[in-house]
Amino acid sequence: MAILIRGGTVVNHDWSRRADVLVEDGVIVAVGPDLEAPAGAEVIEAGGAYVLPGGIDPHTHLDFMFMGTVSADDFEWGTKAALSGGTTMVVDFCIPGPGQSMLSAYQDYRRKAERATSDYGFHMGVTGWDRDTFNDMETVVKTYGINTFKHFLAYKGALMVNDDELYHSFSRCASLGALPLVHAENGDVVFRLQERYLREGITGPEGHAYSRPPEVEGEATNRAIMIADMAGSPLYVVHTSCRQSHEAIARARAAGKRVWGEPLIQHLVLDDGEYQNRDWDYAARRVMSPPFRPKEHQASLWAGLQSGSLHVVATDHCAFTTEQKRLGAADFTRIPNGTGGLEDRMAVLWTAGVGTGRLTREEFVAVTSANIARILNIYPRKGAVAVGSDADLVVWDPAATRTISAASQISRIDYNVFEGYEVTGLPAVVLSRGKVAWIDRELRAEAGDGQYVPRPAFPAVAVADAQWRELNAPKRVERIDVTP
Ligand SMILES: NC(=O)NCCC(=O)O
Ligand SMILES: [Zn+2]
Repeated sequence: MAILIRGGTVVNHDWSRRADVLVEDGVIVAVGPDLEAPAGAEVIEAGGAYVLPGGIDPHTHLDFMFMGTVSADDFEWGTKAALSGGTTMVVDFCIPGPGQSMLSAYQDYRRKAERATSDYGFHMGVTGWDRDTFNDMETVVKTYGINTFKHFLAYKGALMVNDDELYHSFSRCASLGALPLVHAENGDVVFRLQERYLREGITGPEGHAYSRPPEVEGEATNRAIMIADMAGSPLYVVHTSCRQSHEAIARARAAGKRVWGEPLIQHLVLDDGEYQNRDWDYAARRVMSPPFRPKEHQASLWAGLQSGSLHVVATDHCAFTTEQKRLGAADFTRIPNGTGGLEDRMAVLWTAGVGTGRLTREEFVAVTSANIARILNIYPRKGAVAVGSDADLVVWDPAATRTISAASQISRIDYNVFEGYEVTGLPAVVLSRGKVAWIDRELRAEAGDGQYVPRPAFPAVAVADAQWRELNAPKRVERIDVTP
């Protein structure tokens, strides 16, 4: 089946120009001016709109068992929501349950994802350290095609790992050519602050923000960066939400360390005033970790995206219904952590980024697809409008408008944290591996259309580790013998 997208302006992270795009069998076969439509091809008139690589959201939690419940968007509805907003691939977190091996967790997640409508991949969670974990990591990389491992420095007593476990796992990642990811919040300090605010009678959602100040994130980000450096490993910091964390990343990069930072669309446009809302449900629906920050942190995150010290805009889509949020009605530490954003990420970022002049169109492509495709080692199969790339394409209408509302969303939850936000710039047509998934505000994607995307490892960085050891090797000091 061939599709010709005619009369658009192709925008990649590194170039833009007027060009048609011809797709055959799910792959881009030509990009250029005045392309001929082969016999029988479907022609999509772009009408001067932009033609972008499909978005990649590298941070979702679909069908995730967490804090005593399961996130409401499963792989079918989460990826439908994604496609309707121009995101054609998600990378979800395969988190082993208590006592479960990575290998068994992987099988579970492949089953859960069978009804995905868009392409998908996984990061593997490291929730402890032992010989089996060490061995299984190799299978995860070499057999399952997962080149990223996620570590939580938060969620004490559940997913949290300590520095010893972190160092072991980062070292193992380095030797396997995998990239460690870190959720950087100091879980020990968060736990103590939670106790303190509960003792003081603060039980509502505002206590969530009070107990997770930017300092817990800044400290943990800096610690993870230093441990990664000592283990000879690069590092990707998920949901960088504040100036302290961004500065730690920028400092590390200025010192030559390979560290990447991922702000979320929520942190770029929403602030901690949301937790002061008198309506408990309203505030609880916005409980996520890290929490929304005071407004001044947003300027730092935008500056990071503009200057290149932050690299990817994700959502951490982990959607819980209001009823699920009420599990924490008497105690904010029991409110399931997570919000939605998958279907709105691209439009909100375009509006708040390109629409305000903060980002160029090319930078928009960089932070929504190309950068993460390179970080995850799937570029240019994903993240590019180029011959040979998967035909994950978005015809982006920069003039289309919509007011975001839960009433018209695809996500299964009953609210939207961007409710009332007016966006300018929306996907008119979305192709997922050459199939029309979204057109005329109608979803065509079907359960099972999505494919698993394995990702090859990078060359192992054990050499860098060895160099580090050599540079920092303790030197023996010859001393005069003063023993009597
Ligand atoms: N972010 C969040 O609040 N929930 C999902 C789990 C995580 O990423 O921390
Ligand atoms: Zn997450």
